[in-house]
Amino acid sequence: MSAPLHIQGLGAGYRDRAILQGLDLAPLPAGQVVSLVGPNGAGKSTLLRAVAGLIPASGSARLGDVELNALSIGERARHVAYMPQTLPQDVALTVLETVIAALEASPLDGPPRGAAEAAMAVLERVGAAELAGRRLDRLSGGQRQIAALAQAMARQPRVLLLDEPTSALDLRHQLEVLTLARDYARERAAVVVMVLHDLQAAARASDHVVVLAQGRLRVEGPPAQAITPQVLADVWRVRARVEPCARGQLQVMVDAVL
Ligand SMILES: Nc1ncnc2c1ncn2[C@@H]1O[C@H](COP(=O)(O)OP(=O)(O)OP(=O)(O)O)[C@@H](O)[C@H]1O
Repeated sequence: MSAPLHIQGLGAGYRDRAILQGLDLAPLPAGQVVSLVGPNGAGKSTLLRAVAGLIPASGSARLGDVELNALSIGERARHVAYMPQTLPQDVALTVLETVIAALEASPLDGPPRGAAEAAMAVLERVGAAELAGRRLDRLSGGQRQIAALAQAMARQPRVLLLDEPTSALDLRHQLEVLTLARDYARERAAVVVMVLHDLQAAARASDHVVVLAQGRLRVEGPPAQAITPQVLADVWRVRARVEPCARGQLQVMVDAVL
């Protein structure tokens, strides 16, 4: 079953501090990868946390006909998985155990039979089978990030939210994770939304780009429409060139800070 994610009039923040107010996005279609970009503090993680139900939100986040804001945490977890920017450092479980725990926490059909095999299959999928027996608190930052991705993907959510999933990864692993995100969206007819700072990676990896600044939508659309010299100047305050290169991808070259 594939359904677009609709974000309409979404508000979210912390205590008495509103960060997002009445955010409206174009429907985010199933099977697509959406990159969420913008300066530090723009509200990108806040948006992911609000869609995941980790912080209170007003307005609407709707998956097809299902209003996510009306669901209990458990029901919401059937549909949405969130990979945070950093995993806690003090978890003394093995990577395999944490992925099994993620599978069992997913209330799809209760704890799946053969959870260990299923968890191992996810680790293989993300290219981290060799980490299975390693303790999470003894991994490098990049290995921990891949383990976090495995935990999120294990739940097979229809909405996969990835907060800077490549920030600790080497070049090859960055490309692999971006490809995985795309394959996951296509194969599962899921909506994958990921926060990225690398605009060239965002252009390469996504179907749709959402630019946020100061809690507001600045522009959204296909990469070539959302990532332009004008947007880079207005939102990031840099002078840049954006040129098409091989296979329809964009090259972003920053010449100066404005
Ligand atoms: N737990 C919190 N309590 C209070 N304010 C917060 C909290 N988390 C974030 N904020 C504030 O909310 C605003 C948006 O933060 P958010 O983390 O959503 O930005 P971001 O776009 O993801 O930034 P970055 O690119 O730096 O990760 C910032 O001003 C930040 O200081």
